[in-house]
Amino acid sequence: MKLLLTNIKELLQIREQDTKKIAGGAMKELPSLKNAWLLLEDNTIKDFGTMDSLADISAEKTIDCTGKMVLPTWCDSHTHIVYAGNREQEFVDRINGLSYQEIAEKGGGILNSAKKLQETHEEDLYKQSAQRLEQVMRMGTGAIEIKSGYGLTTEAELKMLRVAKKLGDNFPVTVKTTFLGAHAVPAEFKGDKDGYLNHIITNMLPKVAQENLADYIDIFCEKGYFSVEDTHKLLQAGNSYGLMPKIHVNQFNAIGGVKAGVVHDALSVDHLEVLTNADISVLQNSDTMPVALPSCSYFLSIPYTPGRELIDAGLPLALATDYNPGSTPSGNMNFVVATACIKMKLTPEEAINAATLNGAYAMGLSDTHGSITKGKNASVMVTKEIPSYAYLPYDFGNNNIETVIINGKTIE
Ligand SMILES: N=CN[C@@H](CCC(=O)O)C(=O)O
Ligand SMILES: [Zn+2]
Repeated sequence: MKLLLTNIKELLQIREQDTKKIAGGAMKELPSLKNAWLLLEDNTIKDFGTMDSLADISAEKTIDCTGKMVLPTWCDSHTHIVYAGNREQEFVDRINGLSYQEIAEKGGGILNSAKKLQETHEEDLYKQSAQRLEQVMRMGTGAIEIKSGYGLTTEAELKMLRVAKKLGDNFPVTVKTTFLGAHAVPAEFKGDKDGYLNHIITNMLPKVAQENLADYIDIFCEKGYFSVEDTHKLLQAGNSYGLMPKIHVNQFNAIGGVKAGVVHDALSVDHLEVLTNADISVLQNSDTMPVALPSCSYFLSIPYTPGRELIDAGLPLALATDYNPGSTPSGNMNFVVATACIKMKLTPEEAINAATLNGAYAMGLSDTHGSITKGKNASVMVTKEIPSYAYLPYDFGNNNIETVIINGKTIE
């Protein structure tokens, strides 16, 4: 099936196939074509050009994009969208003065979600998670990473990963899965973190690998959760199963997680709200993508990742939602892009690069996603009539995405 988009006011993020990520000063550029056309054939970007070069193409469907922009769908490289129930009571507790850490210390937080998830049947978990996936697809997310980490028992971790895989099988969106058994120490192992880590390595990890349920491995490297030493141990074990790391580091404290990730060739290091100069130097000598999660900073009122500093240091940056019930109950990449501009001082070009091609890189998808490139997946979105692409982050909180096409399928 051929789908032709014509009279596109501006076709954004046009890249060559060999551009896998964008760093430093190059992030200020967003290559585009004005007054353009784009041809999608089945689930592939077939061709594009300016309207004066449009030959006679017979397409089954044509969309007139007069006044509208077209860009690749968002690549959300960090989410926890498979979860059960919600945690709005903790939200109220925080308004009333408790901190995120205090809530966790009282057995709330991740353990609260783990209890709910363990008690939820797989089909119900699938249904709750599918609703969230449909919601983010409508807002323009065409590729997404989904973590486990609210199971914390072998059975419940496998259940989460099976649900995440099934979402990828049943929806047009491309899904990558990450095993995050080391998200918190469960109640059954209270006071025995080492015992739990060993349990992850000897019991959970082999099963996750055997059932081929995960693409990546993750750990929450943070004071009160898992140490740098734990991180080395787990990532080494993950490596023996071929699982590349994508890890939670520097959310509240800089304890050396960035270096641990880089040493193990992490694909990405995520959060980075608290960052040292040493962390920046380590990243400068690596292929690891730093990932910022501004909606988490917004929701928890914690510092924003110093994205401006990272880019000015010549580094790449990706943006993701962190969609989860505790720290970020939102999967809206449009809000992420706007918040990165407003609070982290990224330019619209930088934010769009970070939320598309660099996001694709941060989940191993830059060969197929994140840019308008012949041969890549037909995952693009059409905006409403807007004056310029800077209007997208400027008009924050409003939906300017009119049509979303994921893998060649229009999302209703
Ligand atoms: N910080 C660790 N994990 C999640 C939040 C977990 C939760 O509060 O449920 C995050 O990335 O923010
Ligand atoms: Zn997270």
